[in-house]
Amino acid sequence: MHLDHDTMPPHHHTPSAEALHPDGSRRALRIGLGGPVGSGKTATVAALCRALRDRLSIAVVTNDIYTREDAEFLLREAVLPPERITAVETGACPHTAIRDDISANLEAVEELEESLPPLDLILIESGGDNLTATFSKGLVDHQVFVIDVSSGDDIPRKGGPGITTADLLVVNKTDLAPYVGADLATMASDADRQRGKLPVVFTSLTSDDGIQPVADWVDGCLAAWRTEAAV
Ligand SMILES: Nc1nc2c(ncn2[C@@H]2O[C@H](COP(=O)(O)OP(=O)(O)OP(=O)(O)O)[C@@H](O)[C@H]2O)c(=O)[nH]1
Repeated sequence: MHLDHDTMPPHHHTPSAEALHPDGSRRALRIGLGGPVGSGKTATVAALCRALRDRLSIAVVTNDIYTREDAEFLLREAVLPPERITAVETGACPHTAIRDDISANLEAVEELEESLPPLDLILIESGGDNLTATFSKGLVDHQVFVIDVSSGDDIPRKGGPGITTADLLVVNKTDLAPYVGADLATMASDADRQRGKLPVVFTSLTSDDGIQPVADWVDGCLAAWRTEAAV
């Protein structure tokens, strides 16, 4: 797919000089987003790019089973210029490409780092999978797990590695809660019980600033990353 650069909105990338990896290199912070099919991973990536792209240099890697649909959505929505979006086709097992054989994703990340230096942030979106999909620590620095209220308000209670161990749990589509009878307070207390001190945010991406809690969390991760790099 090709989009004419002239039709893209202007993006003012001012990669910050202090965007250093703790080892002193200029590697970007890598954040993985996983979660069940249709929970809102691509919508979260799109909204994050819109919220952060004017002050951070961002690239995205998408993982789809047999298609490039998520990347094509992001291109169509023009959330970033085309050269900042790479699609990996994972074949039948999306979790394998982010957890076990991460070579295709690592290659995509490294190519983006080489062609667009220096990047501040790379978002890696997993293909939709079940509640056990987690990212390899060799691929990402932090992981976000996105679930949504319409899949049942008992999902946090049921747990699974994504729910219990992700660095951030996003409970998306809160606007649908009244229509599907989801009890957000129960979801919040179940999630807290499963996750201890790990953070949980509730989002509705139908509102303009719905992504803010996730954007704030990403900002916090970047600030910590830079502090670590500066030590
Ligand atoms: N009502 C509502 N719809 C949402 C919200 N977030 C996403 N959606 C819709 O939910 C559908 C699925 O969203 P996606 O972002 O494609 O979900 P995904 O997790 O990337 O899906 P896969 O890549 O297929 O696993 C789309 O029609 C979105 O527009 C939300 O906060 N509220």
